[in-house]
Amino acid sequence: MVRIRNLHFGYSKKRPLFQNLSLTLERGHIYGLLGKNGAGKSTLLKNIVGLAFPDAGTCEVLGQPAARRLPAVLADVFFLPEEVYVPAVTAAQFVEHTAGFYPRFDYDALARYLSEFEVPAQAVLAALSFGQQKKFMIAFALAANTSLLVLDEPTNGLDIPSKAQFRKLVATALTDERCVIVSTHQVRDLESLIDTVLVLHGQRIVLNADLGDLGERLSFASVAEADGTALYAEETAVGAQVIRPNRSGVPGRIDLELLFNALVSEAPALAHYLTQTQPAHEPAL
Ligand SMILES: Nc1ncnc2c1ncn2[C@@H]1O[C@H](COP(=O)(O)OP(=O)(O)OP(=O)(O)O)[C@@H](O)[C@H]1O
Repeated sequence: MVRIRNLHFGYSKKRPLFQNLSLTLERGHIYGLLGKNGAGKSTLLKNIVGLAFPDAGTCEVLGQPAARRLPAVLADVFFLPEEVYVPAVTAAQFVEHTAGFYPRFDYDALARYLSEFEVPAQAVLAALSFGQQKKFMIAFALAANTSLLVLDEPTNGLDIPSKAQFRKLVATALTDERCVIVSTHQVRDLESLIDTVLVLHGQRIVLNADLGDLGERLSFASVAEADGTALYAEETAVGAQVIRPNRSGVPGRIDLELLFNALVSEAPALAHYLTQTQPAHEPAL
């Protein structure tokens, strides 16, 4: 679906954002793209949808270079940017003018999503609140039914119930044929939604891992005091949160926030452990 090899990209030559970045994304998965502010999440997504062009290396979507923006590829890719723009037309008019670009657009699904999000279908879009505009565009993006759906910080601007609805709708819209990428710097928003976590840090993807695999390899716990078994520890007011090798044989739940903090602080013990135990398709830490 998405195949990036040795991507180099920078807005200026002096400050490269990506160096030798490689990444493969497949159908049937919901990927969570995590990175600190300014790590380049939006820029990576723009390379994937052909709105930014590699300085070197390749970025292919559906077997074609993304930068060529072939109509057949664009009809099968939907990109929802962080800042949504909606014109001063009603939802029905917007759908009438835009849905035709997406051959598999699902009108019934759109009606269901709008009803779930409680977006008034007759209102002029530009007159809706920012959160309502965002919900309309998320519903439209899901209904477009494209093979690749790229959502940049979709939960920004959503209230707490809407974030839960968002997770439910994305989960129900996933099929074996679709690939969904969701970026965020609010790690908790993606818990119980994504099946694969991507971490962008230091100009490359430092983790591309199935959450189930990670749950088999790592365990997360709150303890009174971290000991030598911890691959990473974070002190709290009442003790410490630790990541340890999972020796129980029972897959545990992943604390995405703690894992993310560990990866971006480049915890050497965790990096070493994951490098030793991770499947061959994942990038080295
Ligand atoms: N059009 C542009 N021209 C020049 N620099 C840019 C442009 N867009 C982004 N940048 C810079 O590239 C870097 C990465 O920006 P990007 O928006 O991709 O990061 P991000 O990980 O999505 O951040 P955030 O979590 O804050 O949204 C930042 O330093 C930003 O200032």
